[in-house]
Amino acid sequence: MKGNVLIIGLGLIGGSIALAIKKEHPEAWMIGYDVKEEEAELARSLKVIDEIAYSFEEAIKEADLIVLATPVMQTEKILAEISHLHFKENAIITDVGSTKQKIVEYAVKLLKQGVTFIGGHPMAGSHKSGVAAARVHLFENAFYILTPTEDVQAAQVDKLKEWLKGTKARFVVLSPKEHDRITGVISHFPHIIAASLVHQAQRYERENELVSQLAAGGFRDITRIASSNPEMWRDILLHNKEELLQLFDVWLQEMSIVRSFVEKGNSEQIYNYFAEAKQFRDGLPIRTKGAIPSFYDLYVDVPDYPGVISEITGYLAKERISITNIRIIETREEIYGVLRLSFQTEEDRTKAKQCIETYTTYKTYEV
Ligand SMILES: NC(=O)c1ccc[n+]([C@@H]2O[C@H](COP(=O)([O-])OP(=O)(O)OC[C@H]3O[C@@H](n4cnc5c(N)ncnc54)[C@H](O)[C@@H]3O)[C@@H](O)[C@H]2O)c1
Ligand SMILES: O=C(O)C(=O)C[C@]1(C(=O)O)C=C[C@@H](O)C=C1
Repeated sequence: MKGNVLIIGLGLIGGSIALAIKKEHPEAWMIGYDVKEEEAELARSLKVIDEIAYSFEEAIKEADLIVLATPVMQTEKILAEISHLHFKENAIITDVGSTKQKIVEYAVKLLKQGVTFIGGHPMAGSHKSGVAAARVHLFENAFYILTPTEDVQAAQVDKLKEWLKGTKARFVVLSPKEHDRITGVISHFPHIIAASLVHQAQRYERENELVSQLAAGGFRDITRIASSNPEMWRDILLHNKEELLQLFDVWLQEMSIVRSFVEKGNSEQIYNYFAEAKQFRDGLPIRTKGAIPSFYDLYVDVPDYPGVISEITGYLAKERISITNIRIIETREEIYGVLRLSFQTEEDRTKAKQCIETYTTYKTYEV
């Protein structure tokens, strides 16, 4: 498809959506707006967008597709800000927010007749934020929830799916209420639990500093999502308050039931509690690709002398290999330090490894 696509919010999701659209529709012109100008600049340098919009009012007039990819309270605010603007004929507005009821209510109320708004929510992501974490394959094989209201023509829903074809996601249509209930159970509430487990560990750490040092795979697995963006999750909890209050009540009942198993020392009930959970968890569909975007990291053992970083980045620049992040890991006792280089793709990391091993004798490690 040809046309102008405006992404408002150039972070993990907005960036990944932009990459997926451009991959499928190379003739589309990707325009990006972000309140953080540096994020927009990074998006352009990473070729996630073709052009930066420094104010979305102008870009909206020419946009065929507008994707709102901001925290959900900001999405509401933007909908209010754009409701009086003029849109291109047959333009489609969609969002990617993790909640739907409030956003769709807002959109329907605000947008004048004739402008199509279709709520959207890709059920894939990461605890990471920012356009540097954006990946073209992020949504592959994931479910992509759409919540069109009844007045939206089927042809417009099909057109949005065509725009989003490059996500390789599986589209499913839900009502905003169904969406918020389901995602409350499998996403929003689990994020609260993850954060609560970290708070609990933090409290016990005051008693014994070994708590965080001994935290192993189990704790790290279940609390990975506690590293997610606090602004995003604040907004989600505020938006999905009613569903979450019900889930708190159910959870408290659940905890008192498990507590009673333990208090009674009822081994059969305890065993069955874990066995039934294992059976359900093992039965969850496995997603083959598009998993959590991880930086493709390369570690380089470098001698600890001034200029070593520019030496390494100079070689990479010479070979036109772009990095998304560079970090110095605390220097070990001996003379060597470790540079951690992050790349957009596995291919870039491989090229960088070959480049560094060609120009230097520094050891490199892929992780
Ligand atoms: N992170 C996930 O796993 C995930 C998955 C699915 C959906 N979502 C939803 O996607 C949306 C974006 O999340 P993300 O993970 O990409 O967050 P992010 O923090 O990576 O990106 C959000 C971007 O929006 C920008 N922004 C904030 N307010 C803005 C405004 N008023 N105007 C323009 N830009 C603004 C921020 O500067 C940031 O660059 C959220 O609504 C979230 O609920 C997130
Ligand atoms: O993969 C992760 O880290 C996520 O938390 C992604 C996740 C989730 O699984 O809850 C988070 C928010 C979204 O709205 C959709 C997906």
